[in-house]
Amino acid sequence: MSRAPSAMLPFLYPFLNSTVCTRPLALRAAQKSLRCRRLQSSVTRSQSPPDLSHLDPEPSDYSRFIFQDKCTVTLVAGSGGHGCVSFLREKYIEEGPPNGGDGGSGGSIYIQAVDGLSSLHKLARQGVIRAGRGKSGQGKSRGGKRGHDVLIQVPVGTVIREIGRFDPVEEGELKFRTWRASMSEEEAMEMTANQRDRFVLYPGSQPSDFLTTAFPSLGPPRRPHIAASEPAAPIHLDLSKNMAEPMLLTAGAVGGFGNPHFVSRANPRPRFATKGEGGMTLHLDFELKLLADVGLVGFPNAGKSTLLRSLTNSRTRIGNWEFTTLSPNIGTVVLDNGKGRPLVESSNKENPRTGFTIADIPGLVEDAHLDRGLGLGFLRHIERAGILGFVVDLSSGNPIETLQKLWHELGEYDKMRDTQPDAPDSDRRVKWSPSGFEPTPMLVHDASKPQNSLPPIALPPIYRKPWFVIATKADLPGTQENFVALREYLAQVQQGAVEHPSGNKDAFRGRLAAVPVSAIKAEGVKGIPNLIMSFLEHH
Ligand SMILES: Nc1nc2c(ncn2[C@@H]2O[C@H](COP(=O)(O)OP(=O)(O)OP(=O)(O)O)[C@@H](O)[C@H]2O)c(=O)[nH]1
Ligand SMILES: [Mg+2]
Repeated sequence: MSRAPSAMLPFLYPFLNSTVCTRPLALRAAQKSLRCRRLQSSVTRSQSPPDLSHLDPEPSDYSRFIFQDKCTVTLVAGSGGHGCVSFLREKYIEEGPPNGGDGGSGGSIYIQAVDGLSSLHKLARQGVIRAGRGKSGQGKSRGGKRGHDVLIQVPVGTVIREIGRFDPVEEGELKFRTWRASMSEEEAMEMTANQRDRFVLYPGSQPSDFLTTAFPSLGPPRRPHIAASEPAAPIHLDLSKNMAEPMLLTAGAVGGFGNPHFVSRANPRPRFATKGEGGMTLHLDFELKLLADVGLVGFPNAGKSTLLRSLTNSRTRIGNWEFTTLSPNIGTVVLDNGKGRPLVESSNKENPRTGFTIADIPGLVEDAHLDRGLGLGFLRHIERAGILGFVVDLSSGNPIETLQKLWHELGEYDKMRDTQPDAPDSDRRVKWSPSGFEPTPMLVHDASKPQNSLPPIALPPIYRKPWFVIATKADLPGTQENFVALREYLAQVQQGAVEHPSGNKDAFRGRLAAVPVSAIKAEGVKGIPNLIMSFLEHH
C-alpha cells in the first residue's frame, strides 16, 4: 500500500478558498469561516488530536455494508379470529343464554419511509411478512384479542409497486354475488348450503351437524372500516419524503361473530358462530429510487472509498487495487455540533437539513455502458444519486481526459436508456443454432428473471444532475499542474467555451467547482460538505 509522503500541501490552500467557495459563496464563506472550519462529520469532530489511521487502514480493517436496492416481499395481513359458541352456565340456570364473544380482528401492515436507512437488505431477508392473526372469541362474552400490527420501515426514496394480490374478502364478495344472482330472494333466504363453510359449530358437535343445522343467511364478507384508507389497487407508491406517521398498506380482516348475534325467536340458543375473514396477501416489489444525496463517480482505485472514510463515519474497504469496492457503501455526514444545533444554516427554515448521505459507488471502467466490468448495475446506482461528485485521481494521467471518459460512459448510458428503455433487463443470451439445422421457434424464457418483473423506474437523465469534481491524491508530487489544468477546463465548460463533457447541450452548467483534496490526510475535505449543502439547497 502506498503511503503518501508526509509533506504538507502548500499548493492546496490558495485553491481551497478560490474553488470551493466560488463567487456567490465567497462572501458567505468569509462570514462563516469560523463555522466553515468547524463543519465536519461527527467522526472527525470527535477526534482531537486527529487520528488519521482510519484513512489508510489495513485491507482487512473494514466493516461490511450490506447493500440491497431491490427486493420482492409478500405481505400477509392478519385474518380475523373466529366467533365463539358458548352459553351461560351458572348454578340454578340450566340452559343459559348464548354468551360467545366475537373474534378479534387481524393485524394490519403499515409502511413508513424514514431517514437514516440506506438499504433494503433487512426487508429482503424477510421474504414473507405476516401480521398477527386475531384470536378467537371466548365464553362470558369475551372478545378475541387483536392480531399484532406490523410496521415496515424503508429508506426515503423507496418505490413500492404491486406485482399481485389475493384478497379472500373480494373473492368471497364475488362468489356471493354470483350465487345471489342465480336465485330469487326467497330461495336465497332458505338456501344456505353455499355458506356453510363460513360457520363454526359448538365444540362437541359432529361433522354431520353441519348438514342438519339450519344456518341463517349471511351477507357478503365484511371489510374492516380502516380498509377505506388502504392505497388504491394496484399499489404504486413513491415514498420520496420522510414520513412522520406510518401509512396503512393492508388492513387486517375482521373477526367472526359470536353466537349471541344469531339469536332469534325460532332459535334462541344458536349452536354456531361465524369464522373470521381471511387476510389479504400482497406481493410487492420494493426498489430504491434514491440511493444517496451524493454519488461518488470515478475509475477504480481513484480513492473514492478513502474520501468517503474521510468525510463520514463509514468503514468501507480500501485497498491499492482495482475493484476493492463491489457494492455501494453509504456514509452519512451529520451537520450539527453534536448537541442538535445545526452547523450549516439551512434556507429551508421549516424543515432544515441536518445531514446528507454520500454513496461510494464501485469504480466505472471504459465501456461500462456496454456492461463491461461491473457495468450497468453501477451506472444505475449513479443514476439514483442526487448530485454527482466525480473523483479524479490527480496522480494518474490527465485528469481532464479522465473526467471526459467518465462523462462519456454516463452520456452513452443516458442515450442508450432513451432509445431502449428496457435495455438493462433485456435477455442478453446468444441464441445459437448449428448450421443446417433450422430450430423450431420457441419461447426463450430467462429463469433468473421473475415472470412478472416490473419495468425499471423512470429516472431523470444523468446529465441534468448537478455535479462537481473532487481532485484527489493532491499530496503526491507533480499533481499541481494537473489540478490547474482541470480547474481551467471546468471554468471553460461553465462559460460554454468548450463542449460539456457529457456531449449534451442541455447538461447542467451551474457552478462547476473542482476541490483539491488529499483524502488520505483528510486535507481539503472540510469544504466539501458546505459545497454539497449549497447544491442540495438550490436544486
Ligand atoms: N497518496 C494518496 N493516496 C490515496 C489517496 N486517496 C486514496 N489513496 C490510495 O489509493 C488507493 C485506492 O483507494 P480506494 O479508496 O480503495 O480507491 P477506490 O476508488 O475506492 O477504488 P475501488 O473501490 O477499487 O473503485 C489506496 O491505496 C489508498 O490508500 C490520497 O488522497 N492520497
Ligand atoms: Mg472503493
